[in-house]
Amino acid sequence: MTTTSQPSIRGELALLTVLSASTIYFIWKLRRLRTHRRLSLQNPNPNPKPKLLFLSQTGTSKALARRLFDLLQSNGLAFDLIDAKDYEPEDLIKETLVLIVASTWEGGAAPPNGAFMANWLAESAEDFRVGSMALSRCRFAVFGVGSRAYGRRFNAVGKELSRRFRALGAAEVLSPWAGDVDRGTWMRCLRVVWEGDWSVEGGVEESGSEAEGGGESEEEEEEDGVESGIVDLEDIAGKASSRKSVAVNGERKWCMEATPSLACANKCVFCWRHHTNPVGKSWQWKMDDPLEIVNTAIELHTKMIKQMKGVPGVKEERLLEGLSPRHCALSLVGEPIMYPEINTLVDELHHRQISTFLVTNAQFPERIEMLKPVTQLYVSVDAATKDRLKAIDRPLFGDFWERFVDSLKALREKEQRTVYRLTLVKGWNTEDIDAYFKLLDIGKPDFIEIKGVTYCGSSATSKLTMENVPWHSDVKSFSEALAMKSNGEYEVACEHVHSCCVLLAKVDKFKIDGQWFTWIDYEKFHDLVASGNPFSSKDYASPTPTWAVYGAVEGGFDPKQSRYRKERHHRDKSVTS
Ligand SMILES: Cc1cc2nc3c(=O)[nH]c(=O)nc-3n(C[C@H](O)[C@H](O)[C@H](O)COP(=O)(O)O)c2cc1C
Ligand code: SF4
Repeated sequence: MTTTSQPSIRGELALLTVLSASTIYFIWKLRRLRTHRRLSLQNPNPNPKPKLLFLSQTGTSKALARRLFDLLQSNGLAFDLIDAKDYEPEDLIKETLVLIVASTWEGGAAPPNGAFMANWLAESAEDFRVGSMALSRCRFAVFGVGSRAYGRRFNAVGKELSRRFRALGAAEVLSPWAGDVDRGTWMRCLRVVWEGDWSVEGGVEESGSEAEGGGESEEEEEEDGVESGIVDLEDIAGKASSRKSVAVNGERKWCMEATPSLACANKCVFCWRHHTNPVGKSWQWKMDDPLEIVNTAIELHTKMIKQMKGVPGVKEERLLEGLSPRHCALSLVGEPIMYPEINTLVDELHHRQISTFLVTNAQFPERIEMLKPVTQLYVSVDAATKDRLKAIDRPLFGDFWERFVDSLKALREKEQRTVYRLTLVKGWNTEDIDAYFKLLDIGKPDFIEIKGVTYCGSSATSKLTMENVPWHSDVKSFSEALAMKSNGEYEVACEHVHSCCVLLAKVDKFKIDGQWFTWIDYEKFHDLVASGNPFSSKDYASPTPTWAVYGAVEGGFDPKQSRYRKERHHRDKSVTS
């Protein structure tokens, strides 16, 4: 008896707790509702001063709101410019006019300074007791700031705010504006008419490229004319796009640094993308035009090559080769795949018979999907498990692991050469062979390039020491263990001892009658691209020279080349002191 009655008493207590909690909640809501009603329907003094609110994390929307504020003010329109975190959302009930500039962040969420307001709106709009007339005296417009690269979450917050305001009875005076930081179209063609009231001049749609038909043409805008009292926000656009580069630069350095560096004159397949790379230096442009990127890159590259003339150990014929670069590493800094015109850039390079090696950090699966064939597509696989990836990459996205896995899935669909790029850091990611093997199964890459981390010194952001740098023998042991785990699907194919680097290749594609075909036939690749027909990585594979095959005595060095050793003339300290 006791054993059955005790749980039932506990159950009743639990039920009582739930009931009283919901009763308290209900009463609280009811009071809130009454307050709303009272404020909404009886408040004789609505707030006549328009508000300009910004929801911003890294300052883009804040800067835009500031410019808008200045512009309005210079046209005699006095607004209160307010950070959303300093605004009490319940006061919206009193507002007559509200403009909002809001960015969208991770998972389609509002930036932290606007989270409370966004929640309040969502809760109130969904609470039938608050009523659909709560904001009935409020007119509003929302300007979203986001990036189309986030797919269906593009400007989710701006759209959501607009929906919530409408659900609460506010009148939207302009369609929600979806600005795209990657296109710089921002608030183009937006006009706001002030005649003591708001109305809309011209259609304001989602922004986008003209190719997509977003926005009006400049000529059409001119036709509308700017009458007194009309606030033409178009000139914000120019300032906004330059601001964009600063803001974007500040956080992840996307587009501005999603620019290529032309690889050196040799035909090296791999490209190390850290800042110590002496040859593959990256260049930055304010301009995102792909043609200009290619032209400038070639120009700077050849200039640099010319400066090498006369440097001890640099051969004349290699210099000449370098003057007509044949390979381009789209990597080094930032995330080239995020560059909006990446496909045009790739086309331009291929058109000039320059092959393309693109490295991505596996956070933008949809960008991998839309990418045209490149000569070789790498994804950085910095760790094999969610926890370790978080520790090593310190990703910005909350759903970084899902993005990572989806990127590997997207890679699997690619027909051209695909590579997992593993950088081994002793004590961080050198175990987990099983977990790495699971990842192989997702993306089925053609190759796995395994390399020991290069020590670049310790700093506030990097606590690595020489202890974390694996020896070539460590890289070999790891590679062999991974190949073994794959049960014959992959084998260790090549190594480059000096670079502490080993290559695993897919046996069924690249080992034909016992001979490895891990090299690239570049001419064939360009012919295949030019043909316009589908092709696969096997179609431009070329035989691996014996000296590059795993275990060769040359250790990956071309015996025709000789290493130049710089003579060092150290002064004898005993003489000087
Ligand atoms: C981690 C991260 C997540 C983002 N998520 C989205 C998103 O889901 N949708 C979107 O449209 N833009 C997204 N963006 C782009 C931002 O909205 C964009 O960087 C904007 O300029 C930020 O404006 P703010 O500085 O005013 O906050 C994201 C940016 C980052 C860095
Ligand atoms: S491919 Fe990149 S890292 Fe390799 S040699 Fe050329 S520039 Fe240097």
